[in-house]
Amino acid sequence: MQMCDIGGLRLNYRIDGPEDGAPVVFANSLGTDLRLWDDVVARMPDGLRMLRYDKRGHGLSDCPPPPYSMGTLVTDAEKLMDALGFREAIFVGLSIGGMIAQGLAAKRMDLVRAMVLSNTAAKIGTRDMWEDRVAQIEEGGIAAISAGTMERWFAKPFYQTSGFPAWQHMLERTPQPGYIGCCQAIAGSDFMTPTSGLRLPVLGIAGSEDGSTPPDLVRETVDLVPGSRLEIIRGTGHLPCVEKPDEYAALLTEFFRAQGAI
Ligand SMILES: O=C(O)CC1=CCC(=O)O1
Repeated sequence: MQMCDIGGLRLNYRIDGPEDGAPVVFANSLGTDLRLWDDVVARMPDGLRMLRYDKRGHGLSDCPPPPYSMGTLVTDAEKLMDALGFREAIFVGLSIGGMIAQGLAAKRMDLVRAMVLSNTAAKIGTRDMWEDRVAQIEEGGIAAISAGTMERWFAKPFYQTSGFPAWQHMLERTPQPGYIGCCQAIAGSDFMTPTSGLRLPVLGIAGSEDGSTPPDLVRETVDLVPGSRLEIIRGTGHLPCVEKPDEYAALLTEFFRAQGAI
């Protein structure tokens, strides 16, 4: 783990792989930290320089008071990549991380040469839905949304695994201001128009049982970019990189190979 000061805000990040490896960036979802990618990074082939980070208000990164805007989250990723010398990367974004990917690709084509849009969409939920979620948290803390979130994150069989409690704990220990700030950023975001204008290789990944961004929603966004492709990982929810890391890493590896990154 290392900290990068991007101008008054410290972001926690980690880089795996050789300095001369092909650059890859992973951006995780609401209520998770960079450990979301542990099992996938461990399965990726040699020759990749893989950066992952905790977005503001999450993990070990600083947690300024909310609200946050999506533009700010995109700028954080941009500043981090500039500071660490990541250019022309393949950007893998899951959920809100996939929204950051879309915003960054539209803003800085020099930073993003291909994208994996995993369990995400140009627009996730409605403003009312996010306002309701924030109100629930303000009243009862993140614990108040924990059970419902687990139902969206995971397919039923995962509940029986020894790994399950740690993921629920990761959600519940997310700083409340950071979680709320990111809800507000998602509530105000719609990438339909900017994403339709993107021309770069895109792989979409969806989970068949995803209760937050079901496959048809992911498909609608992925289809905005000509030549893109969607893969559905059966028997997984919103976090297929956790539930089926072998399948997830195999999809990334195949896509990275097609881009000449490995
Ligand atoms: O909590 C959820 O519903 C899942 C989710 C939506 C956006 C995100 O990043 O995670």
